[in-house]
Amino acid sequence: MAKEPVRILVTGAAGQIGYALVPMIARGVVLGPDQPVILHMLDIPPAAEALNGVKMELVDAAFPLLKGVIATTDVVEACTGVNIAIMVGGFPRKEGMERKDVMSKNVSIYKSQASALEKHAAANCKVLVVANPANTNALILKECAPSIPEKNISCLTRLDHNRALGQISERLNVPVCDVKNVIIWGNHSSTQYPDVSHATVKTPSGEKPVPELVADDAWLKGEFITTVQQRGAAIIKARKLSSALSAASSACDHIRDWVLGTPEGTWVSMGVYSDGSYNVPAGLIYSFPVTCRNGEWKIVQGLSIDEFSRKKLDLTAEELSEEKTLAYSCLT
Ligand SMILES: NC(=O)c1ccc[n+]([C@@H]2O[C@H](COP(=O)([O-])OP(=O)(O)OC[C@H]3O[C@@H](n4cnc5c(N)ncnc54)[C@H](O)[C@@H]3O)[C@@H](O)[C@H]2O)c1
Ligand SMILES: O=C(O)C[C@H](O)C(=O)O
Repeated sequence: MAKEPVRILVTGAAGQIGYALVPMIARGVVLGPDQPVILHMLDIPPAAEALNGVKMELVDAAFPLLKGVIATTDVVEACTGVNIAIMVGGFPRKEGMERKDVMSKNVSIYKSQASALEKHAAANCKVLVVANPANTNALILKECAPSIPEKNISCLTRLDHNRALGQISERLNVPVCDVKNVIIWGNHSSTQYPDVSHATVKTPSGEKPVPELVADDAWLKGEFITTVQQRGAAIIKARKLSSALSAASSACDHIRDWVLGTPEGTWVSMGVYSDGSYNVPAGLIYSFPVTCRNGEWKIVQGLSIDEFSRKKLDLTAEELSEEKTLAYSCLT
């Protein structure tokens, strides 16, 4: 029997990540080749015409799995009945703006979208925040939608995770699919800590630790980390636009693994509500290694954290605490 369609909301759908993301969803990249979807696309009135153009293209592409498209500037219509919400829309920093000004704009957007989701989304709707500052936008959404369980709210650090896999794959000249269990700790910002202490590579003689194969501690603790931390800025410098295809693809990976589960023996990085694991302050949206089963994530426990890593985990937590204070000051 054919499956019921799943309703997926993409906010900021007329933007560049939206344009890369919606065809991936419509093609079954997120939920599989037998799962019909209905796309809900939200943007703001100045982008309404462009949004309608995206809808026209979705119709023109005749995706067999796509059972409907709603393109709207009305947040209630956009949120009604959605099972998954991918929040890409937000206010970008403009010339002459202070950090606080950008935060204040995004706090007000995420506050109103949180209440629309709380009132109108399907029960158990899963939310992924992509728009920057992603961790703190997700935290505001959580604060302003108290009836959405915290286990259903996350932010995207899978792009950073995939970037780390890509760097190791290039360095060792191995297929990226043979590298696993890197970790992104903390904020989706340049204080994030890409950690390969527990990462492995599949070799003909079994799985081998990444640090042993790379055999260059200075590179792993230096250039590797800064390359991943600064990759977003490097893409902006090269493209004069921020990452879009890799962000969209990683958002698909995030939702797919969350809903369908992570492979046995593999973890991924997700920004989730901290419960105090690894002595990360509770109450931050912080990126942790997680495994997913039956639609729920669980923080991987018991990994050893050496002194070098401890400092990096704390540094990015401090930045998130400062962002949280700033965001809360905009709320009141
Ligand atoms: N977490 C990550 O890994 C990651 C990676 C790349 C980009 N990003 C962030 O994702 C966001 C989107 O990037 P982009 O390149 O698609 O930007 P973009 O400017 O091309 O698109 C953003 C879209 O959001 C819309 N928008 C603005 N306010 C809105 C609102 N209140 N409701 C709905 N839509 C609204 C805009 O009209 C625009 O169409 C940015 O904040 C960017 O910094 C995050
Ligand atoms: O938009 C940015 O500042 C960069 C983006 O978050 C990215 O990681 O590519």
